[in-house]
Amino acid sequence: MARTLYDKLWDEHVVHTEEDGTSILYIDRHLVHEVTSPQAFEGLREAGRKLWRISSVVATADHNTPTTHWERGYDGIEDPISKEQITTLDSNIKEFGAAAFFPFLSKRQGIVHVIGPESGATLPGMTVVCGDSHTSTHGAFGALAHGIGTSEVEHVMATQTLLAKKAKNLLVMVDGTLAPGCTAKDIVLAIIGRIGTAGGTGYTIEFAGSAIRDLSIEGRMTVCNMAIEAGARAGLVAVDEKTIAYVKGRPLAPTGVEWDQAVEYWKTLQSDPGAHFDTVVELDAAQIKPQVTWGTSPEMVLPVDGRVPDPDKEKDANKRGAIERALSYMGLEPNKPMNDIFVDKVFIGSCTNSRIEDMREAAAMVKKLGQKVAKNVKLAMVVPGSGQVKEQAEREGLDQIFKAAGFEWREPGCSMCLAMNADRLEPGERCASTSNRNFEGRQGAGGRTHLVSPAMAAAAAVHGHFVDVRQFA
Ligand SMILES: CC(C)[C@H](C(=O)O)[C@@H](O)C(=O)O
Ligand code: SF4
Repeated sequence: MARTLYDKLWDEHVVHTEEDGTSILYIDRHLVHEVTSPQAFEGLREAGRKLWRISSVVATADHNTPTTHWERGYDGIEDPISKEQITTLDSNIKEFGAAAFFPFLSKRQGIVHVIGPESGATLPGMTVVCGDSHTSTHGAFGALAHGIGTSEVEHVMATQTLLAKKAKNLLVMVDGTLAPGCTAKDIVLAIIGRIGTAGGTGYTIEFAGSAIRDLSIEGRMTVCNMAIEAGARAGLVAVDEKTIAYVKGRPLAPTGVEWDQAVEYWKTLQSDPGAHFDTVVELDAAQIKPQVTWGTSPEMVLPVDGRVPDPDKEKDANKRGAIERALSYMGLEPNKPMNDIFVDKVFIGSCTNSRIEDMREAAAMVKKLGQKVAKNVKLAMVVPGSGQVKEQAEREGLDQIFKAAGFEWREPGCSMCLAMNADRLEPGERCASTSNRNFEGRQGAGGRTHLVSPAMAAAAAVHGHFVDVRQFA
């Protein structure tokens, strides 16, 4: 029978299925960060257990790490809770072990979803879990990647398995060619704008079509990263030559005969022709414009040439109420052109958009505009996703472009994606952000987040307000 990519990955890893569909899935890769692992390690310790398979664990500290003053070492972590989470991870890994650990201050530290693929810890065909919702990112490699909760983290540590029920198959087909200036971020925001934040609930989404195939692996990661914001627990892209080329030579990737065998298998990781999808959604890439969110959910998104919605034009009372609440929180007037929204801060980073291509995209825009950060922008910061990305960007001189224009060039980490470290918005501040969530308070209590692509964020920094980057492409 013809199977989808998801069906294949599921079948390959399912160990046992109960009558009600509850299944036990074998887990190949367990990515660990400091926020969701302390209680899990504690649970193991209390039960006198070890890690079932140490070689499956790859760990890093990212959410709580500061992005300035690394020369001060651990003393530079001002918040005591952040410091404790980071040092607890250090001691847990020392006690329990790991295949690889990239601790705070190490050259290869970074956001878990950046360092996984970068180190070759994420490989096609794997089941990948992490106590983090954006684990869906790794589906870009044709891997079945789920975000899990802390109790599940402990379960995986102790048994190398996860209890799960099979989801339905959703195919999101994006065909056609993107307009110059439009990117993977615009694709995924447009998808969420179309299907909503619950559109993928109960599904695993496979992203396919010529526009997805045309994306780089990094772009595919950006798309899969936000599958969770569309309600799906996992997003997938089929394996192709680009996937295999990306993985080749990475530190944890197989070599020699094992490499050849792996590639043989990876080449089978596509949906079969005629495989059944429960739902299919189609988008024309040529119609996608640069996207900007205006509200407090990623589905509250519009093209940059649009206007802020007018609740009076909404007939559905629930939707009208949601628009009114969002506009009041966001401090926006109905019908205001998106282009006229001025920002106080700009954040280029996060596991959605902090890889080398994102850095290049933002730097290219800054260079093209040839001006400094606008006066009304109090802070424009660029936060590479990992130490490796930072080094590479510096080798290419991207940091110089940013600094010369007045951007701050920071150390890697989650940074202002969420207010768990020193980087945050003050109440009422408005931010153009390349991250993935714009919920109330996400970047700091009272902060107002507009999600955009790296090019759009860079252009907003220079102009002081949103501008349509297609005019500069
Ligand atoms: C802290 C962590 C558990 C959380 C997640 O699960 O995604 C964070 O990474 C986020 O983006 O909100
Ligand atoms: S960068 Fe943001 S979305 Fe990604 S793992 Fe960190 S906090 Fe979560």
